[in-house]
Amino acid sequence: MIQKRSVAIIGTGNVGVAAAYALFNQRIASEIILVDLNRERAEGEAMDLMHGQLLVGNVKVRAGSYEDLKDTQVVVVTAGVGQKSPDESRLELLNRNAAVYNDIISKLDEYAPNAILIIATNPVDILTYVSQKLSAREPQRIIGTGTLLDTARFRALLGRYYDVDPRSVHAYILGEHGDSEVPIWSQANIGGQPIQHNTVLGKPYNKEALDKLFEESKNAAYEIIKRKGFTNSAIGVVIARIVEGILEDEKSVIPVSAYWDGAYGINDVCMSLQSVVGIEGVKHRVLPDLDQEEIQGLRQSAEILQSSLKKIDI
Ligand SMILES: NC(=O)C1=CN([C@@H]2O[C@H](COP(=O)(O)OP(=O)(O)OC[C@H]3O[C@@H](n4cnc5c(N)ncnc54)[C@H](O)[C@@H]3O)[C@@H](O)[C@H]2O)C=CC1
Ligand SMILES: CC(=O)C(=O)O
Repeated sequence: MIQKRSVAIIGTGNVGVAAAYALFNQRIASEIILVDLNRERAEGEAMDLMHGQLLVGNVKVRAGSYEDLKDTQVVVVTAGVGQKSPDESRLELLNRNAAVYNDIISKLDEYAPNAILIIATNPVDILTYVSQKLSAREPQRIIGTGTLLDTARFRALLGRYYDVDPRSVHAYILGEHGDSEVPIWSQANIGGQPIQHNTVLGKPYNKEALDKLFEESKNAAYEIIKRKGFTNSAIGVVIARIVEGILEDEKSVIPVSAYWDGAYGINDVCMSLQSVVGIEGVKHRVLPDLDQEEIQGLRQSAEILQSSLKKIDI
């Protein structure tokens, strides 16, 4: 018998719905349960998606409550507030969203104790850490979406610059999903050819142009929020990709936020590093030879996140 692939989404606002749509459209889940404080909204979104079933296939979407989550393998948490303007940073959302998480994580421990949690609410690294502290499940089973979104933006821009498929660009952004994130230039390559100090696909190395691309990807959320008020489409596919890696037990290497236990001398924080993602969550992390500036950047990300963490009671 084919096993049911059940995914729940807590918070069916802009991000939750984009994630549901990506999961539905790509048929990554066979059942999607939408949970929101605003039950009517969750019901409306479920109805709307179900009307696409004829064209997508047999994926069941329904509104539900925590009591419905006992067979759910993955729970995605997108509940909480987002940045209301380009002047607000992700870290400024912390107090409001930490309070929301207190309630949600205890309910998930009660009703879905075996599910893997994917945290997307901002500030995502801090809420991943908070969730790991609040929950009884093993920390490796609580994963933040982290810098997969930033990495996707970075590769899209690099792909456009070099006029090559972004999937052939191998470049990561690590550390905080936020203003201190770190581009890993020392490892960045296209089809195996390092970007740093090389002419690649006819383009000579141009540090200034590449630094600008990184700044553009780092500031992408602010630019999108300035125009449409929120971001949701790309994070929707990012969430679907992580869910797929888990449900298929792919063991794909994905930059997600997970617990740091000594890598590059960094301890007791959650932020992104290339991680092996499968049915047990994040079991292993990859530790490439980074240069000193990159390691310093990661340490700075960790300090920023840790000092924000000190401001809340968990
Ligand atoms: N990790 C990432 O890369 C990204 C994260 N985000 C973050 O995702 C979060 C959600 O953003 P949006 O969807 O735009 O916000 P939204 O305001 O559209 O939706 C939030 C939803 O959460 C629900 N909610 C609030 N408290 C709840 C609770 N206790 N239980 C169940 N549902 C609850 C609300 O009713 C609402 O429907 C924000 O923190 C935003 O910053 C947004 C984009 C990318
Ligand atoms: C809002 C957010 O975190 C992003 O789009 O990167």
